[in-house]
Amino acid sequence: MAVYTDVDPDDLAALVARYDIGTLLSCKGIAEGVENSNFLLETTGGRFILTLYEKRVSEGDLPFFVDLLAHLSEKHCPVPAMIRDRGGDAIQRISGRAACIIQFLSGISLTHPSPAQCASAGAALGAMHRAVADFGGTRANSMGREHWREVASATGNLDVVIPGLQAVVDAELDLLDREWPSDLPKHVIHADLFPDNVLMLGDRVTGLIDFYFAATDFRAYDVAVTHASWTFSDDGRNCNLARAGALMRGYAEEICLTDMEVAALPLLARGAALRFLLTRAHDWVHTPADALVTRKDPAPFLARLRRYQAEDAAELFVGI
Ligand SMILES: Nc1ncnc2c1ncn2[C@@H]1O[C@H](COP(=O)(O)OP(=O)(O)OP(=O)(O)O)[C@@H](O)[C@H]1O
Ligand SMILES: N[C@@H](CCO)C(=O)O
Repeated sequence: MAVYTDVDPDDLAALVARYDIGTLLSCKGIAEGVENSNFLLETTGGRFILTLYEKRVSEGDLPFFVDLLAHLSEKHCPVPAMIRDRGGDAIQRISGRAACIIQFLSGISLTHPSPAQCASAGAALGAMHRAVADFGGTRANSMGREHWREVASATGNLDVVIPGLQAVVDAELDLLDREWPSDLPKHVIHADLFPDNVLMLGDRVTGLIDFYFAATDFRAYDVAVTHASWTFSDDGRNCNLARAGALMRGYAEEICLTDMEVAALPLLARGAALRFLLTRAHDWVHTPADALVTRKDPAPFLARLRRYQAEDAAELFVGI
């Protein structure tokens, strides 16, 4: 359960009183997620999400996220609004953390999406990419390739997490330094569009959430992150070609990737697998013992990395 920081009931009631969202009825910690502390608020005005920003979100970036969500909402992407208080402020402080009250969206996050649901997720990602085309904000990718060595070093000896992991990561970091592309189309991307960050009802996407890694980077890297998180078996060993093909087809309904982007997808997916392998390994070692959080297993992302390293990896990105 991702609650790193508790909220005092009186402070919370005072925070809610700044808004036109009714009076507080209840507040419950939310089980999912690993990055931030999230609570479901019920007020006489309805349901809301309260997010307290933790380790990987800097307060200075919050105005960028507020603007990005407002832009995407104007373009009819199904993203939650960060609600403003009566004074017009969306960014607050509580329990020593920056915090926002966010619109609650209906829908369910899937654990085992069908091909049709993968196609919808791919199309929603593509529609989001079209919608950001005229967004003026930029943000350097704090979890982008240039930062993966820091995450690896901050973890300590990776062999403690998985025997033999240090050598695999060192070799992969060297290869990605040499071969990472420099001139693919770039704009603001989500960068973490896992199934738990997409809300769905049936095959319909009702919400894209958790934009706190959104940053300016290759749009094809966003496709690679989404591919890595939507199309594999739980242990990361097998890519489901029906899901993968549907995801790529859904995306292609909105965006036609260039030949250079398509050719780069296996390498970008190696990067995506490494990014989540590293952050999960880091958190495996460094999550505070008293935090109410279920750590995520790094091993399935090592398995994905191995699959993307295979010579036939390009076949995993063919739309059907
Ligand atoms: N706007 C929303 N509407 C409905 N539910 C939401 C909303 N925002 C968050 N949630 C719920 O809270 C959970 C955790 O939110 P979120 O994914 O933002 O947390 P996180 O700690 O940043 O997670 P992650 O580990 O994916 O980075 C989601 O899986 C979802 O169940
Ligand atoms: N979506 C990520 C957490 C955000 O870094 C994961 O599942 O590892």
